Amino acid sequence: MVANKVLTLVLIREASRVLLGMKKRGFGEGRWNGFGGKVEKGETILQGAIRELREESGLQVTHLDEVGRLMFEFIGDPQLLEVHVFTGTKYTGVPTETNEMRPCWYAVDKIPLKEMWPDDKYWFPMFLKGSKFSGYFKFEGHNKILEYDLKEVEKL
Ligand SMILES: CNc1cc(N2CCOCC2)nc(N)n1
Repeated sequence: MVANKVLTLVLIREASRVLLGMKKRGFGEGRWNGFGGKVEKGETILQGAIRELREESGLQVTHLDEVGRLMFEFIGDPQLLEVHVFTGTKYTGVPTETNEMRPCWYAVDKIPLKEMWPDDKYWFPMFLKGSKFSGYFKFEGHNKILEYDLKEVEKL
């Protein structure tokens, strides 16, 4: 039995725009996404989220709210991804390109869903509404969703 791989995803939001980053290499390369990645030994998931945001965007936050939990299965890979989605509105610093990510603000009505992971088009509207959500997506490769379930929840 392979343990889940715990990952974070941070979406910084201002009134009518969301900060996304173009992933320049590695998993999800060529897609816009929030900032995040692995949780290291000895840090909480929240601490990992804050760290990855700083490393990948240059932004510092003191507080994030967990708004979603997404599980991903990839056919042929026994390791499930367990992604904890966070949002924050108060930050310091200026979005800065790093070797991982090229940041860009997107108006909430112009989110580049076609250039994002295919699951985003299902849960991003829930995120924008301020709902909490919990979902499971079964992928074949990185582009095809074989099945999914997704629901808004009162509590994560
Ligand atoms: C498989 N679909 C995914 C995966 C994902 N991430 C996995 C790597 O860590 C950051 C978040 N993020 C989104 N929007 N969709």
